[in-house]
Amino acid sequence: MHALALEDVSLRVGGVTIVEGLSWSVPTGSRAAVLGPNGCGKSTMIRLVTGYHFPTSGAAYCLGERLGTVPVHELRRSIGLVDPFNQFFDEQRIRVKEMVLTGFFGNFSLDFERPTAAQREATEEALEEVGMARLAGRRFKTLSTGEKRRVLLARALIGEPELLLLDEPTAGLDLRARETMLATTERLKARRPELTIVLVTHHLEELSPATDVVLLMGPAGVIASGHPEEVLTSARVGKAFDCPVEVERTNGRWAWRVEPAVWSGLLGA
Ligand SMILES: Nc1ncnc2c1ncn2[C@@H]1O[C@H](COP(=O)(O)OP(=O)(O)OP(=O)(O)O)[C@@H](O)[C@H]1O
Repeated sequence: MHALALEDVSLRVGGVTIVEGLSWSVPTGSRAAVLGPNGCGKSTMIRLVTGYHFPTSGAAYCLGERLGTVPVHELRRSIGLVDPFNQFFDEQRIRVKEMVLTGFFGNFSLDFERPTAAQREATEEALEEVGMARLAGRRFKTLSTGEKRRVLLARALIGEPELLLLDEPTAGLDLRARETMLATTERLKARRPELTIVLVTHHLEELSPATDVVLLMGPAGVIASGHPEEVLTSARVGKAFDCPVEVERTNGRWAWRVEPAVWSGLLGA
């Protein structure tokens, strides 16, 4: 059983091909990562499996359902999505606890919803879980970037999703805030081993040491997919990012290094 699967998916928008012939699947209960440079189509892939885009050809499956054959808003209740660059969040005047509550409904507002007392209680627990209980009454838009991310993680977790999609959850965070975010995700996975987690990132060092499958994308599409040890070679990662790089692994964590000698080549000198 796969938590998500793409079968030869292509997507064209306004005559432009954004994704071409993409196939990938994530086994249920695994930790997966999508690694690739800016603009390679990572977020588009997330939108394809959450029903915000529909394939021009091929098939996209999420939690065993083929997108396009089931009501997408119902499916989204089983998906926790952390998408910090969704501008809509920052425009909201709502308070932190209300923001988290919207996660029960798979939308961005409570205008048409009637949360139950049990849901409100669960909100407090979710905020506790990510260490944000003290900010429950604050307006969301007044939070720092790191605080916002943890609140968005609480929002994604509130409905006890089967699938957690993290689209660049640590972008713009300092070292401690980033590591706290990664540690929170690890603790969550330890508590709920059945949860499938897909991390989308530009940064190799953010991959969990326990990552089961990785999709490495480059500017022209998929470079490789499979077990991280096989996929994440210096040559392949360098090709994906169009930058010569040394990939290393210590205590399970990945790291990469670019020699200063490479810089002039990047400038086309
Ligand atoms: N609605 C759209 N219309 C036209 N082009 C689009 C649309 N959405 C995305 N694209 C293009 O598709 C490509 C992939 O975009 P996408 O946002 O998926 O990349 P990404 O890998 O998530 O990038 P980043 O890491 O910078 O967020 C980009 O070149 C982008 O300009």
